[in-house]
Amino acid sequence: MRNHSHCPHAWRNPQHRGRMWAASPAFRRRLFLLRSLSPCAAALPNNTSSSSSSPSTFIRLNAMAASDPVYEADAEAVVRRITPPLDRARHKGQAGKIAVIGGCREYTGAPYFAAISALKVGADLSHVFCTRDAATVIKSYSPELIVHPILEESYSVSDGERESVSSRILTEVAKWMERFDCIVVGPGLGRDSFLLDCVSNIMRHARQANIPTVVDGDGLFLITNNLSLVEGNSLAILTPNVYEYKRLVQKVLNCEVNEENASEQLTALCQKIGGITIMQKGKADIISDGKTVTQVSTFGSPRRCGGQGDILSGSVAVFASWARHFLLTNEYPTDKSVNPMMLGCIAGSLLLRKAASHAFEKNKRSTITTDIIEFLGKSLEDICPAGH
Ligand SMILES: NC(=O)C1=CN([C@@H]2O[C@H](COP(=O)(O)OP(=O)(O)OC[C@H]3O[C@@H](n4cnc5c(N)ncnc54)[C@H](O)[C@@H]3O)[C@@H](O)[C@H]2O)[C@@H](O)CC1
Ligand SMILES: Nc1ncnc2c1ncn2[C@@H]1O[C@H](COP(=O)(O)OP(=O)(O)OP(=O)(O)O)[C@@H](O)[C@H]1O
Ligand SMILES: [Mg+2]
Repeated sequence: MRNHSHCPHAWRNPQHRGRMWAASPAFRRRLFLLRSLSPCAAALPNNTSSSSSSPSTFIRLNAMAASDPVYEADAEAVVRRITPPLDRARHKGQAGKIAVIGGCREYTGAPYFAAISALKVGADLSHVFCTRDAATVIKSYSPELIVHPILEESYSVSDGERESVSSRILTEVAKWMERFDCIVVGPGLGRDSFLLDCVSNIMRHARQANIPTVVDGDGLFLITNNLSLVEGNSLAILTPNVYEYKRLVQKVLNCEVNEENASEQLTALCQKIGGITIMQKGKADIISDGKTVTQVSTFGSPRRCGGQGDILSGSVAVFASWARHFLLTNEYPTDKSVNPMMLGCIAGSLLLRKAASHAFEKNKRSTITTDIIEFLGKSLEDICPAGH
């Protein structure tokens, strides 16, 4: 019998659905969980996964971390499952509308990398909300991005103007907010105190509107000093690098990073903040929502050029919104045990790593972030062909 999991969009194809989804809804949910996230899967015999698309089991124990076991997610299965088909009946916007809040005098690359990656992964529209200084520069990198030059730094606003400027900025972003499927807060945002106050208001607004929010770069600096911005928000994803993670652990857990018990500490961090998903970036990307821990350790590239985290945040934003949509429209509406934010992290991590690997193969030591972005399309195509 043909193995339907090789068909990238089998879950959308009614012909395949009958056979693929022959079991009860409860069983299907469980199978989906086992395949993509749950540690318990390691204990199951291989034939439990009737339509396995990976060579052995979907989840395998990371032998390197046996004292604190972290289970590898079957990230390819997750990507295949949540990526929507390129249906001819769809209209612009249905594959996702993403906004990046970032870009200031110093940094224009980071918001560009995040926003263009969102488009290259498959979102239909990608916006950037940045300072006036950054806007023209970002627009000049690409005509594809919709750039809003609305943020202000302290140097451009007098003390007397602050309140009115702050409320104008919020009104401007709020006009757009409901249209976004996910926002990314932080790439190249800078650390100006007035600007961060305005962005705090934007984050509160996004939360009220139930918009998933990826927090990265200087957004992590902001929330580390103001945890209430994300506390209890199940639609928040934090993507700290090694230094950002260290600051978060020191602030929240009041201790140092413990590499021996990485997954335990990450779980504790998620639980302490409450409700959120964290992807701790590094040699392996470890992902937790305080209930489950998994990792993606597919080898990417030995080059550590700046900007790879920005690609990741833009990609995670797209996959998280696809995962959310997938769960809402495919018989999982009340199943709280599958966390779309975690699925988004798993998929984004794998895709970045695959693209980095292709870029390194081609460019070796000269590999830069732009080279990696060029391989996002091929990397997704290899896992999940677009068809015709
Ligand atoms: N082309 C661009 O415009 C880029 C801009 N970026 C932005 O730059 C801003 C700052 O991000 P960074 O990742 O540089 O963050 P940090 O400003 O925290 O770190 C800067 C660098 O300082 C060093 N460092 C920081 N904390 C340290 C510690 N405790 N011990 C030892 N060394 C430490 C590390 O080398 C680190 O990469 C963010 O907004 C980010 O999005 C980056 O995304 C990279 C690319
Ligand atoms: N030591 C490593 N080995 C393999 N991959 C790594 C390693 N460190 C990071 N990565 C990969 O690079 C991605 C970006 O992580 P990194 O720590 O460089 O983020 P960052 O510092 O926020 O990047 P940026 O420069 O964009 O701000 C991670 O998702 C991970 O997949
Ligand atoms: Mg970063």
